[in-house]
Amino acid sequence: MAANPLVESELAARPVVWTIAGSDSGGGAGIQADLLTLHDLGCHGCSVITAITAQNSVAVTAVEPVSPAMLAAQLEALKADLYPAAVKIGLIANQAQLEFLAQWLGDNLPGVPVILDPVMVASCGDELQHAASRAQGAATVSTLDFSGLDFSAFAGRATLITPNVTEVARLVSGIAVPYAGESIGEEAESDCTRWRLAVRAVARHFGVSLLAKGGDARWQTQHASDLLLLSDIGNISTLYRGGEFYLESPRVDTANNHGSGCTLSSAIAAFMAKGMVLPDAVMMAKAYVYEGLKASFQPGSGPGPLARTGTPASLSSLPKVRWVKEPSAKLTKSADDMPAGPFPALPRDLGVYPVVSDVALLQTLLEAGAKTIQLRIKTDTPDSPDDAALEAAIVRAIALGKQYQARLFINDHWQLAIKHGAFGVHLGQEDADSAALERIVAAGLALGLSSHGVFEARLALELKPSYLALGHIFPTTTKTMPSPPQGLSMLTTLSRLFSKSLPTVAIGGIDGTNLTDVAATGVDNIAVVRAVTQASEPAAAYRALAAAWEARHAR
Ligand SMILES: Cc1ncc(COP(=O)(O)OP(=O)(O)O)c(N)n1
Ligand SMILES: Cc1nc(C(=O)O)sc1CCOP(=O)(O)O
Ligand SMILES: [Mg+2]
Repeated sequence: MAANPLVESELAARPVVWTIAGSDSGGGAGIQADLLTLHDLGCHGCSVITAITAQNSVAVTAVEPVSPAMLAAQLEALKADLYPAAVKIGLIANQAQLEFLAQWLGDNLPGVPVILDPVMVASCGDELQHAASRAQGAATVSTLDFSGLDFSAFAGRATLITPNVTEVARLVSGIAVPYAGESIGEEAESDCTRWRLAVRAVARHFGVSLLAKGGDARWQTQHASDLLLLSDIGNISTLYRGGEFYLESPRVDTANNHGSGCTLSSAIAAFMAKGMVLPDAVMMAKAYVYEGLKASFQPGSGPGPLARTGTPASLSSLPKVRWVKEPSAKLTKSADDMPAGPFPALPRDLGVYPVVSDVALLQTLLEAGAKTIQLRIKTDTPDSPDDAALEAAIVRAIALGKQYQARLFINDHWQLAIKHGAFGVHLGQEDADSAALERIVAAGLALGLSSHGVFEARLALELKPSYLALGHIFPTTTKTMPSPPQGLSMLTTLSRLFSKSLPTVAIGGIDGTNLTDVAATGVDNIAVVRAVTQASEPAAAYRALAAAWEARHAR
């Protein structure tokens, strides 16, 4: 397929991301790992160095914090010319640096996402602390005490905090968290339940989202399972705000994991700078680390670094998402026991898919040749039909669908769709959460599910739907959306990840002017509302869209 200039220019844009971290002379972690990651993921990385470490792959031999003046000078220089789309914070050398950074970022970069990796223990061991204590007495390192840092100044200021198991234990030490009459503190490292309670306490204390990395946990053997606690963030469905999720990847059996924590947090910052919402950025960053670990290498005699393998494009790299709906400490609800499909499989090519609220228009479009079509009658507006009129419309639409041998999907009203034998049902994730999916499966109806980004798409996949809608691609006036438009570059990423598993349908702002660009992303199908409903001649508009979509592979 010919290169698409619009997609290419979106991909070519390199947002600025700052890494505020320590220098690792061995090149595996810290600033060096961050800059490699940022470049690999299409960002322009800028660095604010907090400390210089002398290290190789087996040991850290010296650590020297930069002066307060030098730290401030780096920040001011960047602010004047290279304002960031996101910031990652790694190693902070002392409490004075920490307080200054929290204040400076709050004052100078309001609204910029800040990913805080509260580095106290490096992923290859606690060499940083050993180096600090070995060097006690030397003026340059005598004040270093990473384990004693109090990160409270970042409460309410960071966007996401990413502690590992040991860091959770240290962060919670200062917060009184009772567990069976004892304080959890360092006990947070002992088992999954204590860890999870500690993670919740830390998230509450900081009042921000938290990704607790479980890869080092002694109770995890088969998987690397992280716990994501989303605070009440905007930009995502209200269904998931304040939610708790396990993100589970297969364990990669390698000792070459030096810098995996740095890589994860800088990748999250990179994906957010590229416009992803927080849970999507976390999913993609975890996939990135998984792929990097699989291709890791060993340039020295100690643990080597991760490879940089670009934006993940394989579904098998994405973590599985388990939504923890049970508020108790025990995980009782998992993706494995969700009532779900498989729902009937559909051909990859569904044709241009009109979504309409009027049965007469539905008939017009069926006559014009639509082979997949949706009746979407909302019942929350002042001009909504009463129950009898709604049911009559659904009955008539189903009869027309059968008459024209089309795949007719009923939006929202799954009970009526079952009652009258529709071909399928289309549900949003909020609807799917409350619908009796097992009844839809038992009735043999197809299911289309909405998604808005990687996180929602991966959750939707667990229900094994017949197709996956990817929305909204461009701004739309048809409905109010909680999340931002995804754009063509994100649609390319989503299509690469999901189109091999089930038919994908792009929706939102699609019409004749952007159809070619949408086709170039590789998505399987398009759904349209206004492009037909607001056309002066809907049948002609449908035929023109269908012809252009048919011709897409010929370009
Ligand atoms: C093909 C297709 N994709 C997405 C939607 C949106 O469905 P939903 O999230 O249930 O929102 P409403 O349409 O009910 O507002 C759709 N209807 N069709
Ligand atoms: C109904 C709907 N669902 C969306 C989603 O993203 O889930 S976007 C959308 C409206 C699409 O309308 P138009 O083609 O007029 O922009
Ligand atoms: Mg709906």
